[in-house]
Amino acid sequence: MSTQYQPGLENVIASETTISYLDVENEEIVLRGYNLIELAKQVTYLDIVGLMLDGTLPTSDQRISLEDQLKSEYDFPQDVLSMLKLFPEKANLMDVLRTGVSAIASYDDELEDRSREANYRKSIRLLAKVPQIVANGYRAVSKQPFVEPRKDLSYTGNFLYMITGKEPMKMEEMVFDQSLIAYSEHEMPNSTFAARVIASTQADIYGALAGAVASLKGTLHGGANEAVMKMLLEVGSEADIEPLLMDKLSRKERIMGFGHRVYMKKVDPRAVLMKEALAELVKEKNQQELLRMCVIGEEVMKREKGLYPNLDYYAAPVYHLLGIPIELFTPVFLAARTIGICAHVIEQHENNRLFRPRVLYKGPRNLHPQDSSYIQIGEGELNEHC
Ligand SMILES: CC(=O)SCCNC(=O)CCNC(=O)[C@H](O)C(C)(C)COP(=O)(O)OP(=O)(O)OC[C@H]1O[C@@H](n2cnc3c(N)ncnc32)[C@H](O)[C@@H]1OP(=O)(O)O
Ligand SMILES: O=C([O-])CC(=O)C(=O)O
Repeated sequence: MSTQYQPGLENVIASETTISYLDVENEEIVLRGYNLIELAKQVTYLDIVGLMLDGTLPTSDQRISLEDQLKSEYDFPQDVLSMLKLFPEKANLMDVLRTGVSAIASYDDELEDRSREANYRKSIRLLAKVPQIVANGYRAVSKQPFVEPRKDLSYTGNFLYMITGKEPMKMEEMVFDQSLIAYSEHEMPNSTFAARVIASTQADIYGALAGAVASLKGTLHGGANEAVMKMLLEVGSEADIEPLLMDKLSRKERIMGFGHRVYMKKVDPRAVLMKEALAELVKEKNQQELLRMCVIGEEVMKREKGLYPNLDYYAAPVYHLLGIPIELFTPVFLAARTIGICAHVIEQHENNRLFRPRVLYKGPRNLHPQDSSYIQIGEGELNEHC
């Protein structure tokens, strides 16, 4: 048995995969052989769904058929919608989403079928329903009326419409679509690893996704995009970002939206993509100061820490300008990542070996209850053993 221990499993190979790979040296995110950034500039999120599920980019007929399949699964269990209304107003929307994903599992007749074909169909159902949990979960918690999905809009257009309640402009839809591609898949982040670990027990795809939602909520992962926007709003103006960052750094605070386990001190190519999208959006919305503020922040972090922005840093202001409420930024990330996670669960089920690592034990040995006159039942709390 190897006793080599890597804290945080840094650089440990956890799986073989044909789905994606971060080629940091060449600054490329490889998605089934394609460059993710090139894809984001040339195809749509639906094409990525096809690519992830089938291994090849869909033809235009296949894309139409995929969109039809997705729309035919828009029906949503009314009881689950009613259940979403039970959450208090202060509920975190990632908790609502996690519960919604678990709840819809029971309505899937193929829940316990682990075949590739059934997993494919369940992935389509999840892709059809997760955006609805995101949008209507928000509406339930903020006591607004539910909104029905619209089949006359594109998959992406409908998702944005269900969030904002307004039919998006073409350019807004395109930017949102690009952001969904940027978030769609990223090799083996914590959430995908969590999903694969869960799937490796032969647990179902809904359970694996629910586990990924729980993982993604954390601010060291998906939750960073919400934290970034709160920081940018706290700053308010261009002149104030440098003092705020310097103050946070002097207090050894982590700055959300910077740094990355794999890219480390290199640029996240998706951040560059979203920075370009932000540049388009600020022109359209006459909000140029927001971009200037972000650029100053980027320069300060490079100068002070040698750190580069990750995707969340530029996706956050993009979502803000698209009219998405901050508390939905991480749920939207998860909705976009659903396809990546489904592809990983399918791959895990098809070629499975149970994840079961070992530990490097650092605790005591050879203790015996009879040698001690006390049993510790909680921190700082001792009870006489009689
Ligand atoms: C889409 C995504 O999920 S991308 C990730 C989103 N998360 C964030 O943006 C949160 C902010 N970033 C971070 O906390 C980190 O960069 C992580 C968690 C993403 C990666 O962290 P790790 O690979 O574990 O690196 P680790 O935490 O060991 O940091 C290494 C060093 O860089 C520093 N560092 C890393 N990120 C930051 C940051 N954002 N702000 C300030 N310092 C940072 C650490 O303090 C540490 O410094 P030290 O060696 O002097 O103590
Ligand atoms: O890869 C990671 O660790 C986190 C990340 O950027 C993502 O999930 O998109």
